[in-house]
Amino acid sequence: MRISVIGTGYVGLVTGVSLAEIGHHITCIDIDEAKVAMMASGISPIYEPELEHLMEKNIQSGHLSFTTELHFSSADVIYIAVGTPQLPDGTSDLQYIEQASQVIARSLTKDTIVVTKSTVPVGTNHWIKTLIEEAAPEEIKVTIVSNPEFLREGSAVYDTFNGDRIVIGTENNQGREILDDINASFGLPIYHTDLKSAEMIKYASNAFLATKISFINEISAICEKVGANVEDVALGMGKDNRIGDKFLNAGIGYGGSCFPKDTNALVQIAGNNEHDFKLLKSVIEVNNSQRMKLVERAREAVGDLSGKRISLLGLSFKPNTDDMREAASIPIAQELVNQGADVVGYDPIAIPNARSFLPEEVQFKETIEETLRGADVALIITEWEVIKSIDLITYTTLMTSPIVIDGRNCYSLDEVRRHPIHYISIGRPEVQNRFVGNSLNTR
Ligand SMILES: NC(=O)C1=CN([C@@H]2O[C@H](COP(=O)(O)OP(=O)(O)OC[C@H]3O[C@@H](n4cnc5c(N)ncnc54)[C@H](O)[C@@H]3O)[C@@H](O)[C@H]2O)C=CC1
Ligand SMILES: O=C(O)[C@H]1O[C@H](OP(=O)(O)OP(=O)(O)OC[C@H]2O[C@@H](n3ccc(=O)[nH]c3=O)[C@H](O)[C@@H]2O)[C@H](O)[C@@H](O)[C@@H]1O
Repeated sequence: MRISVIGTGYVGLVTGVSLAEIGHHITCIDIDEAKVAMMASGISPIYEPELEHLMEKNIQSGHLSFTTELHFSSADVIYIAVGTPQLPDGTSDLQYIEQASQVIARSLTKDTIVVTKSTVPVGTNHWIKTLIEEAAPEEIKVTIVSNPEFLREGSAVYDTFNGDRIVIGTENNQGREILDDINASFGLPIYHTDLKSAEMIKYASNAFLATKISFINEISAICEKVGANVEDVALGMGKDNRIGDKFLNAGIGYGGSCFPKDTNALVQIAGNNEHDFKLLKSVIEVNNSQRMKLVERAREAVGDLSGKRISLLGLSFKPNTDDMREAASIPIAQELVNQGADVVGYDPIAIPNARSFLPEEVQFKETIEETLRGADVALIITEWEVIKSIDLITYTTLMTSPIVIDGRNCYSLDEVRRHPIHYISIGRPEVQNRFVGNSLNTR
């Protein structure tokens, strides 16, 4: 099938490349000329495992091309994958959706299927259809399909080929049959529903996952007070199939381009429909305060942070991505700078993006060793494999005082107890070891 994909961010590019890989002919369209030129030469503008390899392969086989030209006359199906960022009041900014709908309308020459991949408030697909049909030539009919995306950054290609379900919300059988055909080669379970339910499934799924994270973070706070270990608690809870063991990692809260934005949007959607979504408001509130925990712990450990050298290990909102949107490192670095600390940041991939997100006072280092040398406190922000595998001896040899505050519970407490280190993690007992004579003294 000939498919055009409008918007080549994390979702549009991965969708385009994956659809090309299963045999469709894909034209990816973006208004960002520099990005399009880069992609046309086989270079991915985002860091995403497997993506560049599949891009090159499908460009060479003639299944994948990139353009800034907003013409769709040869497309059987058009996917919309533009951004829907949040406005200051928490609602979704639909200006890119509106622009994409207008350009589609202007260039349609035949009946077409328009598929919305972007996350959009309930009712938006009906609005898109109306926008296009009102501006397109009168005889042209548009079939609209809601096909929300569930991929995770950092494993986007894997998720596309191994997802738990594909959700297809339609208004008629034609849309349903064509989308079934397009997706058949993925071999994944397909769940059919109506347009509004599909839109709601996306928000409800992200809100539920965010709720799991804030729930376990609340449990972790109680564990710290009563002396329990949140990891053991999560494992024990997860043994119950009704609860499941996924998304129960306590830490510094959720970040990224979607959970914060989509939880806020769902609170707004509920409010617009006279429903006060109290539970989700609390989930958001818990998450906002969770991010500051590492700074509070650093203050408790060393007192005034002014003039203290603090290392940030990991800057992206999660491992295996260079995405800095809503990363916990941003408010943490800002607060540390406000308190007068010297902040040094390291990330294996995200430093180029981090430069425009973090305060200008932050210094960036290319290696873990340079980041830790002379530091008073190290904060583990992102659990990159290269950070999880730092030998604990490295902290004790390079830092002025080996105080490690681990926002991602990267180390086992048994291992930590074997080193002269002050180790503070989330929802687990603190370990404060030091050498007395030749033996290790644990508190
Ligand atoms: N990032 C993620 O992991 C996921 C995102 N989503 C949703 O997918 C949508 C897209 O998200 P991302 O890919 O992260 O966005 P993004 O911000 O990375 O990319 C959006 C792209 O659309 C382009 N664009 C904007 N207006 C355009 C227009 N009129 N014509 C052509 N191109 C245009 C921009 O230049 C940009 O390249 C959002 O609604 C998001 O909530 C859903 C699931 C996962
Ligand atoms: O709508 C979206 O954009 C996407 O949002 C999330 O994907 P993503 O944001 O890429 O990453 P996740 O792996 O879900 O992590 C989100 C945040 O939650 C945090 N997290 C995750 C899991 C956990 O147990 N604890 C926890 O703190 C991560 O560190 C990260 O900051 C969802 O997992 C995807 O299904 C969805 O498509």
